[in-house]
Amino acid sequence: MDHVLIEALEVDTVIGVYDWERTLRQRLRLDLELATDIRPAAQRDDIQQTLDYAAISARIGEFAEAHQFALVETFAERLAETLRQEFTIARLSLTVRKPGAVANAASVGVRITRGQE
Ligand SMILES: Nc1nc2c(c(=O)[nH]1)N=C([C@H](O)[C@@H](O)CO)CN2
Repeated sequence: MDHVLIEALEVDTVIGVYDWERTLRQRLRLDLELATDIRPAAQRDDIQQTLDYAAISARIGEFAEAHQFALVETFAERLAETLRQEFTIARLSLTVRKPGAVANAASVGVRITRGQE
C-alpha cells in the first residue's frame, strides 16, 4: 500500500495529568503514515484524488486547539477517529511524541495503527 506522509508536525495543546499541566499549552510532535492508493492522483495529476497533507495538517492543528486531554493516548485515539471520519483513510499509523516531558528522554509518547489490514 502507498502512503501519504506527515512528519514532525508540531502542535501546541493543553495536555497532561498534573494540575500544573492544565494551565499551559505544551508541544506535541506528530508523525503520520496515511495508507492510500496514490495512483489515481498520479495518473490524473489531481489533488482531489489523494489525501491532501496540507488540509489534514490544518485539521490536526484545529483539533489540538479544540481539545484538552490528560493523556497522549486519548489525544492519539481521538485524533485517529476524527481523521478517519473526515478523510478517506483506509489505515493510518500515528505517533504522538511529547518532547521534554521526561528529563533525560528526547521524547515520550505513543504509536497507534487504526483501520483495515
Ligand atoms: N502513558 C502515559 N504516561 C504518562 C502520561 C501520558 O499521557 N501517557 N502523561 C504524564 C504526564 O502528563 C507527563 O507527561 C508530565 O511530564 C505522565 N505519564
